[in-house]
Formats: sequence, structure tokens, C-alpha cells
Amino acid sequence: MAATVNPDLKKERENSSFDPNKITSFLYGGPEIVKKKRELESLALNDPDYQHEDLNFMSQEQQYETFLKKTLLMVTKVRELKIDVADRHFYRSAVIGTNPDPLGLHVGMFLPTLYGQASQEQKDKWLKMAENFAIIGTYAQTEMGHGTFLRGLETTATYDPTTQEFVINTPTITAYKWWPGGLGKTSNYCVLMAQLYIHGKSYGPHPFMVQIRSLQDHKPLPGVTVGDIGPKFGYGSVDNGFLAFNNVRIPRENMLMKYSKVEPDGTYVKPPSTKLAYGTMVQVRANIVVNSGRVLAKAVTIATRYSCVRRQSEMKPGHPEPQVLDYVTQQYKLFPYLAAAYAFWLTGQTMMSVYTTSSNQISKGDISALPELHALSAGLKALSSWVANVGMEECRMACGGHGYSHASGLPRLYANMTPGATYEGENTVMMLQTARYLMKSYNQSLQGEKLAGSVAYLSGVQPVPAAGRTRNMLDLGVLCDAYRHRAARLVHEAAVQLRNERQAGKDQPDAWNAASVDLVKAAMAHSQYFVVKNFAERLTDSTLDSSISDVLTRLCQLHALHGLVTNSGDFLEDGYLTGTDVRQARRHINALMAKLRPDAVALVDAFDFPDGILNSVLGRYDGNVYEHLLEWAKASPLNKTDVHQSYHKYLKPFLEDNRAKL
Ligand SMILES: CCCCCCCCCCCCCCCCCCCC(=O)SCCNC(=O)CCNC(=O)[C@H](O)C(C)(C)COP(=O)(O)OP(=O)(O)OC[C@H]1O[C@@H](n2cnc3c(N)ncnc32)[C@H](O)[C@@H]1OP(=O)(O)O
Ligand SMILES: Cc1cc2nc3c(=O)[nH]c(=O)nc-3n(C[C@H](O)[C@H](O)[C@H](O)COP(=O)(O)OP(=O)(O)OC[C@H]3O[C@@H](n4cnc5c(N)ncnc54)[C@H](O)[C@@H]3O)c2cc1C
Repeated sequence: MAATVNPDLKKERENSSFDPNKITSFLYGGPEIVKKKRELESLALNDPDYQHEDLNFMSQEQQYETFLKKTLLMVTKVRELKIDVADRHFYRSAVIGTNPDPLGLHVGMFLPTLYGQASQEQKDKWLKMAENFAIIGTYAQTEMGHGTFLRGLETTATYDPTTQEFVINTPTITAYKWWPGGLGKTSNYCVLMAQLYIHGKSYGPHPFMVQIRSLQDHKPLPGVTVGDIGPKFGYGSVDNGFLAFNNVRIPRENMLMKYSKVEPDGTYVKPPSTKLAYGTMVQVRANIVVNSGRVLAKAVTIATRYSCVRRQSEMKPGHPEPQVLDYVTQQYKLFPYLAAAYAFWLTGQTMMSVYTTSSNQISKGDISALPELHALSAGLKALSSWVANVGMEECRMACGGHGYSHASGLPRLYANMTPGATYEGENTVMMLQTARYLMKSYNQSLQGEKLAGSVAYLSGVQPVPAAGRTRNMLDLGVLCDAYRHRAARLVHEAAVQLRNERQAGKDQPDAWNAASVDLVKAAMAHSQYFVVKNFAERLTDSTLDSSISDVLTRLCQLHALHGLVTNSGDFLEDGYLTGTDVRQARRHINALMAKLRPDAVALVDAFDFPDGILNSVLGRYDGNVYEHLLEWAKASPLNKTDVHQSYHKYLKPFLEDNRAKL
């Protein structure tokens, strides 16, 4: 087995214009954090207790069992190693790689819901147990018949003041809870979203803490039906489940009562906003923005390294086969997603910091930031997961045939990450939530209100510049202005369409539906403007080393120009940009790709994914792809024997029969 680095990759690294460690530092927030990250990753990746057969060779049941064992071990080790809460994600992502795990919902939603929705007494009762994994919970909201439309949930929690209990019921087949991660086989508790009824009156969806399995033998409690929903497109390592209740009684104190309350006599105490009950989803949406940047970065790392190792065809007669990354069409497939990975990585950081600031404010009782936080996280969640989806698939196809093999790591990455466009709010629905906020803000600005935050730009619509003006389409200020103008114009046009539909006699819901394609377009443009502006702003950081600010500026330019050329109609329609501008933009893209080409490998190295996390034969750091492809294939279960048992069962008699008939 070759121990040295593939010569093509070696040369790529020698020829790059900067030290990737500097960008790694920038991406992770400083050298100390990078050091910590690498220590924790190395600890996890070199721990023999976490080693197991490739998941691609396992059944769904084996994948679940392997991951359950591994995740429980991880919890124990995290405790033993006393890893700081803030650093645990480094260790965790090295342990689980690109796979979800059966405790993901416990850590990602069950605990956060207790932090965010439980009263102090409830925290005192449950948090210690949940934090120490003495109980395991999930977030059970979606039902077979309703995921998107929360107000349409059918599960009921009916208050009985005589016993001071809630009676939990699943009235129909469509009311079965469906999908919650870790529900199928792992969890013994859940946060249940159910319609609250008191004295026959409905108060909408509320969160309840419900025990579903015995703490003694893990059997479903009386009145509880629970199980796994079966194989999925990906997520084999997780037991997504179904759940139904037949008049199960829980104490009054099990409704999470930080905001809404039910008094013993059945008096309902209203929350400051009914949407506070949706708080955990907002947090996860913000996390999905971070995750989208990371998964795209992984896919691009695999495809870029492989494209430097892979040599194919003949560019010049008689010359050696070139590295496929030297084909400009290959660069055009990968570099825009390389740039997008950087853009979303940085957007994710900003989104998390907005989330932290706003949620601190909200938990102190000031809910003024809630609408902006919801609109921003919904739009960015949708945009980033959509781009990551398309980008992962583009990267897979850019790896030719080998991209289709599980050895590439790309099919599994895609299958596990593509639900990000669906879960935690289906993307179109999320964009329409952002559009709702944009319409409201736009109308406020028409009434002379000064807007703040991500919609501040809607206050002053820019004029279309005079014809004949030339622009430098590489100037990030010019590009940000163009995105801002496009977003403001599309918001304006969606608002006009909405108004026209109303004036034509439609009621508000029908008008909204009729205008919804334009509304989604406006929300997309708004979110894209945010991403481009955020990228450009991060480059103004005066502490940024000049050797890396040049290459990051190129990526930012490429990201903005590629989006502009792809959506050129939006920029041209009202004459804001001219055909000359767009032609110039296209030429700049080609020039930028040529400049980025020598730095491509260093730019993906800078994401700093160790091989154990990438889990890809094609994306290996050392580039020794071919020998490891063969080794990987040999490990396939079908190759355990030279002659498979099915030969004796089926093939042999079939062949013998055919031969006998000759
Ligand atoms: C030991 C090792 C440690 C390692 C540590 C590391 C741990 C990391 C672990 C991370 C793992 C994470 C794993 C997570 C995996 C996720 C799996 C997926 C889970 C799920 O999918 S859960 C289910 C999600 N479901 C949804 O998202 C449903 C989507 N639907 C909705 O949100 C609502 O129904 C919808 C569409 C918003 C509509 O709501 P509705 O009530 O009908 O509202 P209206 O449209 O009428 O609007 C009314 C009004 O409310 C505003 N609004 C709506 N939502 C919100 C909100 N969330 N916040 C604030 N405001 C909101 C809306 O804008 C309207 O405002 P107006 O002012 O216009 O009236
Ligand atoms: C892998 C995975 C894990 C999950 N984990 C969990 C979990 O742990 N807990 C949990 O509770 N749930 C979970 N879910 C469920 C998930 O949250 C829902 O599937 C998601 O919210 C989408 O809802 P839906 O399935 O009802 O889609 P639907 O709403 O039925 O979407 C179908 C189509 O209808 C369109 N549509 C729906 N409403 C509108 C509208 N108002 N305007 C325009 N178009 C509309 C959508 O855009 C989409 O194209 C998980 C799902 C998956 C795939």
C-alpha cells in the first residue's frame, strides 16, 4: 500500500499561494480553537473502541445497533474525559462522521426544549436526569397527516381538573406521531406537541413531557403504541419512530410551563407570544445553516481532491492525460460550490450569533426580536439546505462513476443531509414565512416606519442608475448593491402582485397563494443578499492576514458573480444591470476560476476535515485513491468467499439446466 502522498496532490499543495492553516484558524475562530478541535478529533478517531465495519456493508438494523452502541460509549467517554460543553461537537462529529445518531434528538431538541420551555420547578425535576442520560427523550411533533401545519396537529391533551391530569389521545390514524428521531426503539420520554383542550376549548399546540417506555424493562407504557417507521432514503443509523396514545394520563405539571400555564382549576395563563412554543425549531433551523455550510464543504473537499488525482482524456494531442480539475467545465461545477461552502460557513456563524443574542433577550422577557429571528432563520435554513443539496449532488456527478460508489462517501452524505430541506420546516414553507415578514416590513416602511435588522434596506429603494454607467463587477460594494437592489425590487413586486390579486377580488389567503411563487422568489433574493453581504463584511476584518484576504475575496466575488449570472434575469429585468454588466460578470467568473485553480486544494484542506470524518476513499488527504478503492471493494460482504452460496442455490442449477438443454 502506498504510504506517500499522491504526487499530483503534493504538487497542488506546494503550489498554493497561502498557508491553509491560516484560513482554518479564520474559519474556526482562532488557533487555540483549532488546536482543541484537532486534539479532540484525534482522540476520537484513534480510539479503538469506536472502530467498526463500514456502515455501507450493514443492514438498517445493524447500522442502528452499531450507532447506538457507539453513541452511548461516546456519552460515557465525554463524561470521563471531562470535555467542555462548548467543545463536545468536535468530539461528536469525529465519532459519528457524516451519520446521524440515535441520541441526536435527545441532545438536539429534547434537552433544548427543556431548557427553553420548562419552568424552573420542571427543570429541577427533569434536567439533571436528561443531562445525565438517565432518561432519553425525543421531540415528537410531526404526525402522519400533518408536519408542516402545526396548528393542524390532531393529538390532544385534554385537561381533567378533577384529577389535575391531562389525558393524551391519538384520535385518528393520521394523528399518529411519525418521524421523530430516536423514538422507534431508543427513547423512554418525549416532548410531545399536542393540542391543549380545557373545558372543551382548544388553545392550540403546546409541549408536554410524556414518559412512553418503562424505566424497568423499556416496554411501552400502558396505552402507548410505539415503533420504528422502517427503512428510509438515508438515516439508517437512526430509529425514526411512530407513536400513539390511548387515553394516557399525565400530571398537570407535565405541560412545559415556562410561558403558557394551566392552573389546577383549569385556568389558562397566556404566554407573551404563542410562537414561543416553537422556540426549539428556531434553534435547530439556525443549526441547519451551520450544518449546510459544513456538508457542502465536505462534498467539495472530496470532489476537489479527487479531481486533482483523477486524470482523464486528452486535452492536447500526445500530451499526458490532464487532471480533470484542469477542465474549466469541471472548475465551473466545483468552484461555485467551494465559494458557497465558505459563504454558508460564515453565514452560519452570523446566524448563530444572532440566535444567541436574540434568545438571551427573549429569555429575559423581551420578545421584540422574535419575528426577525424567525424570518431570518427560516429563510437562511431554506436557502442553505437547498444549495447544499444541489451542491452535494453536483460534487457526486463531478466524480464520474466512482462518485456513485459508496466508497466516495457522497451518496451517504447526500442521503443523510438532504432531509435538511424537509425537516425542521419544509423549505418552501420556510421561505413563505420569511416572505410574510418581508411583506409586513415592506408595508411598515411604506407607512414611514424605520426598519431595522436584516430588512433595514427595504426602507430606501435604490433608483435604477442612469444608462451608460459602467461598473466594476468585481467590486464587492457594487455586487452587494446589486443584490440589495434585486431583493428590494422583488419584495416590492411581490407586494404589488399581492395587492393586485386582492384588488381583483381575491381574499387574502387566495391572493397569497396566487402570489406565492413571487413571494418565495423575494424571500430567496432577500436571503441571498444577506449571505453575500455577510461574506463581504467578514472580509473587512482588519485582523485578516493579507495572504488569505486575497483568496477569500476571490471566493466572495465568485459566489456573488455566480449567483448573479445564474439569476441574471432578476438583475436585468428593470435595467439595474445591463447586458454588458452580465457579460463582464461571466468573464470575471472565468478569470477568477483560473486564479483560484492553484489554490483549490489548499482551500478545501483549510476546512480541516480529517479522513476519519470525511469517510471517503476519493477524498483522502493523501490522494491514494485507487489502491484504497480496491481494498474497500474487497471488504464488501459479497467478496467474503470466491464462490458465493447463491451459486450453489440458484446459478449452478440454472447453468447446468441450460447446458443440458443445448
Ligand atoms: C454527548 C455529545 C454532545 C454533542 C453535542 C452536540 C449536539 C448537537 C446535536 C445536534 C443534533 C441535531 C439533530 C436535529 C435533527 C433535526 C431533525 C428534525 C426534527 C424535526 O423536523 S422536528 C419538527 C419540525 N417541524 C416543523 O418545523 C414544522 C414547521 N411548521 C411551522 O413551524 C409552523 O406550522 C408554521 C409553518 C411556521 C406556521 O405556523 P402557524 O402557527 O400556522 O403560523 P402562521 O403562518 O399563522 O403565522 C402566525 C405568526 O407566527 C409567526 N411565526 C410562526 N412560526 C414562528 C416561530 N417559530 N417563531 C416566531 N414567530 C413565528 C409567523 O411569522 C406569523 O407572524 P405574523 O406576525 O405574520 O402573524
Ligand atoms: C429524516 C427526518 C427526520 C425527522 N425528524 C423529526 C423529528 O425528530 N421530530 C418531528 O416531529 N418531525 C421530524 N421529521 C418530520 C419533518 O419535520 C416534516 O416531515 C417536515 O416538517 C415537513 O412536513 P411534512 O412532512 O408534513 O411535509 P408537507 O407539508 O406534507 O409537504 C409536502 C409538500 O407540500 C408543500 N406545502 C405544504 N404546506 C404548504 C404551504 N402552506 N404552502 C405551500 N406549500 C406547502 C411543501 O412545500 C411540500 O412540497 C423528520 C423528517 C425527516 C425526513
